[in-house]
Amino acid sequence: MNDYDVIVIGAGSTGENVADRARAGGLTVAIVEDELVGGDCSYWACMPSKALLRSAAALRAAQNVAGAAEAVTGDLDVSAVFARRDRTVHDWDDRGQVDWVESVGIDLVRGRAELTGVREVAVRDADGGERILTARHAVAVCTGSAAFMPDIPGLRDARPWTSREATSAKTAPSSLAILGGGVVGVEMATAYAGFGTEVTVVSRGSLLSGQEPFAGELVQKGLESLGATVKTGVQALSAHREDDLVLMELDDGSTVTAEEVLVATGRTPRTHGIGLDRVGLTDGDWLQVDDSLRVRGVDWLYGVGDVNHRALLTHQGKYQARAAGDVIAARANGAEIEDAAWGRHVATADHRCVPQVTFSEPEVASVGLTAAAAAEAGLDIRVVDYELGHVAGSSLHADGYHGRARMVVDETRRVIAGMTFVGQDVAELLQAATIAVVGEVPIDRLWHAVPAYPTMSEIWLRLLESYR
Ligand SMILES: Cc1cc2nc3c(=O)[nH]c(=O)nc-3n(C[C@H](O)[C@H](O)[C@H](O)COP(=O)(O)OP(=O)(O)OC[C@H]3O[C@@H](n4cnc5c(N)ncnc54)[C@H](O)[C@@H]3O)c2cc1C
Ligand SMILES: NC(=O)c1ccc[n+]([C@@H]2O[C@H](COP(=O)([O-])OP(=O)(O)OC[C@H]3O[C@@H](n4cnc5c(N)ncnc54)[C@H](O)[C@@H]3O)[C@@H](O)[C@H]2O)c1
Repeated sequence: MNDYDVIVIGAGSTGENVADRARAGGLTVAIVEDELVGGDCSYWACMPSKALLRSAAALRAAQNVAGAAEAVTGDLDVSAVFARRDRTVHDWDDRGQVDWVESVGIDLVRGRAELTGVREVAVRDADGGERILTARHAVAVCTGSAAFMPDIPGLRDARPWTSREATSAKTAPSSLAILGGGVVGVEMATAYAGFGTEVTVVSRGSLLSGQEPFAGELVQKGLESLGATVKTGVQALSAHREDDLVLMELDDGSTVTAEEVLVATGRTPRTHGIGLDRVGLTDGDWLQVDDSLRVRGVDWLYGVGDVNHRALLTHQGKYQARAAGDVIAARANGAEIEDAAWGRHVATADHRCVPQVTFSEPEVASVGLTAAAAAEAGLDIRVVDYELGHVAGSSLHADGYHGRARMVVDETRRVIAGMTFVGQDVAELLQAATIAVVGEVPIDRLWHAVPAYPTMSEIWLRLLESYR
């Protein structure tokens, strides 16, 4: 069969969910994948990176509690961590995800897809065979993003790691230079410093520059406490490999020398050579979409997940995918379209309600707008900060707990516009904040959401008391 209602290009976490929703809406669906079903998140991003981070975080957590600390006196078993990572990614075998695709009645087509015309896709397989697929209703491009490589003289020839090599390495190098102080940079610095690798982070700005400034400051201290060197406000001028070492020359006159260099300087869309130019778009661009994830100017084409550059996160891509799959089915079936803000067919939360956890040392969990972003958006805000370590639950959670929380209140509407927590194990505090931000829960009603004693969630009470 070559004629479907919907063709999904890319079977990452996003593409799988678009296909699932369109299929649940009664449509026939083909999904095309030229690597592993499950995509980056399962095999080269979220899952392996968190597997590399988790064991050392668990060990540090035990070391932070007297009584437990005395019981854990050994070092991290680094080879066991890599083995656990291998199990987490199923040894890069996608059989389980293929089984799921087949079980829900989606046709998997292996090969590289390219748009060849209106609702037409050519798929070339590894043996050079070609198959032409047509879609009656829609094509969804879910091809994700790849590591961006800055144009620094000598860098490419120095055979740098990208996040792929960092998450799939079989052993830890003795030294690692990391270019970029964003999320990938600080997470991989945390992981490899935990393995005993001599880590140097080179960041042209402060760490985690899109977050509240105190997040980057606390993470810098955390990385230094793990033995990493952090250089901020520094640019790389050139790089080259000499024997088994990479040398990176910096604009402060210094040179960083390491066994490997990881380039963690953001992402570029995987849209080269997928035929965008044949449908009136520009090859290699991020896809510009409306809130129903439909590509602007092409009414049968959708761009979902990283490829649309709205929020490069798995959970946000899957959220978009649920809206996109449902709206594709609704449009095909002539059903009512719910595309007003917060309707089921639009990804409204992408704009000002995106949650994210950075699994660094310490963790950073945030949702919504930072104080700076809210002020820039013209909101009348009030900022409330509180030391997380002063909450009874935190002091029990770990000895000497130190962290910080910030609540950004939209004073006009008296709702929370943004929330940031930085500290050990703050990840699970985030969903309550996301509900408050998305639900636009009035501050006065939040007062009645009483956190249990003695949990870290009492940070909510402290922030609200400070606000009052
Ligand atoms: C190191 C790292 C850690 C991360 N950790 C987290 C995290 O903890 N939490 C989080 O929310 N996000 C995390 N992210 C971001 C997350 O990985 C991405 O947002 C997510 O994977 C994007 O999903 P996607 O489906 O849009 O793209 P992808 O997962 O990249 O899927 C795209 C798929 O399309 C396929 N494809 C591409 N072109 C074609 C073609 N022409 N034909 C056929 N198939 C094609 C690819 O092979 C791929 O399988 C991390 C990213 C990195 C780099
Ligand atoms: N836990 C998570 O949720 C998680 C983990 C990893 C990655 N991600 C996602 O993956 C995406 C990619 O992460 P990332 O860290 O690569 O990107 P990023 O945008 O978070 O950080 C990139 C950093 O590189 C710097 N940079 C860019 N060009 C540079 C240059 N020429 N020289 C020096 N520095 C340069 C930027 O200033 C920035 O600090 C992010 O959007 C992130 O949301 C999420």
